[in-house]
Amino acid sequence: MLKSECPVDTFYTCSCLCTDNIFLDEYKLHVRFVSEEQFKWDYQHILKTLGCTTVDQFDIVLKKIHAEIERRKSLSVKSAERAALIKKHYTPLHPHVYHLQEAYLAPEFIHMMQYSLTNDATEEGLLKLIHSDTAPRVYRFPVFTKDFCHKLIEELEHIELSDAPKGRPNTMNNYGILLNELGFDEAFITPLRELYLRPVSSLLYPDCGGKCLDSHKAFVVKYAMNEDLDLSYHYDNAEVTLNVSLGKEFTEGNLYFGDMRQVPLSETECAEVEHHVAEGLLHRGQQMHGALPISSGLRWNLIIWMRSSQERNRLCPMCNKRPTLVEGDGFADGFTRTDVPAQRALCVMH
Ligand SMILES: O=C(O)CCC(=O)C(=O)O
Ligand SMILES: [Fe+2]
Repeated sequence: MLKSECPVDTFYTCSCLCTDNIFLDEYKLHVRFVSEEQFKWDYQHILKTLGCTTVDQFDIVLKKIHAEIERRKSLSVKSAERAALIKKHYTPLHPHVYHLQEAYLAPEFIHMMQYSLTNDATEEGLLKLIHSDTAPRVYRFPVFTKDFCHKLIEELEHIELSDAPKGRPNTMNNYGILLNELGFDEAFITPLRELYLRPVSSLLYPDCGGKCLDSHKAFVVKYAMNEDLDLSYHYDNAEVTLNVSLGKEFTEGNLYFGDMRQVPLSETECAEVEHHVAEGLLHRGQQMHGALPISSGLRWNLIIWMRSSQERNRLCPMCNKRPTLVEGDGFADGFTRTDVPAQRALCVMH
């Protein structure tokens, strides 16, 4: 039996959720919207250079932004409604995939975790167990067994075909599904983060909150020929991200990584990184990255955005300011109040 301490804090979002990082898909541009006046001043010119040249096109952009802001304002209410409907009406195909067991994990990954928990563990020692010939500080290693990935995809396809409502993870991805609403958090993602990913991240990313990853947002993304093919260049609302390729069969669709978000694009060199089924790529959330288009098949990935409240309470990565806290549900966006001490509870895995 494995045990670990997990805080049972109340988590918050930052008020910038309703103003910042609004993605305009047609122009592949993230924008900030406070008022129409500010928006015109800040973006009219750049939008023109990207092909938004007529008044009608600009009005369409404004309508989309208003719709996105409304969607964000109602996120937590809608999410709770979906979770309640799923609980009531959805019957899982493989109920066991909702409960993490060590048998689902690749032996190499278990070994990495065990090593990381030893008293004399070092980053160099851990790196001997990992592929690091990828991009700077991007690490690749087996996470699950192939059999588990297969079962998880069967479950995801069963969900897709069912009339269960599906919460989409973000505006960049039209076919992803939020996993907390499906009931994956408590017995799967939280113990995976607490018991396996945190010890490893502590050694690899102590400078980016890796030692105190206390919440997450987990979802799956899906790419298919007549659906989303790729994912634009972006950074995650996370300190450390795990991205596991679940399958099925696909060609191309590699990831590419640039520099940290603060480095200008003109000074960035991107590196393409291969991704194999059942393997994970672990990276700093704020290292810029994207996914190249698949050229055939179907690609499902599990994405875990891990957050460190200690880190983000100082600076919200989405607006680059000290966060203004707004109440949210569950892990919200991983911010906590710094004026109240964290509660601690015991996470147990059998
Ligand atoms: O499709 C992928 O593998 C990348 C997904 C990703 O970067 C994200 O959802 O944040
Ligand atoms: Fe990402």
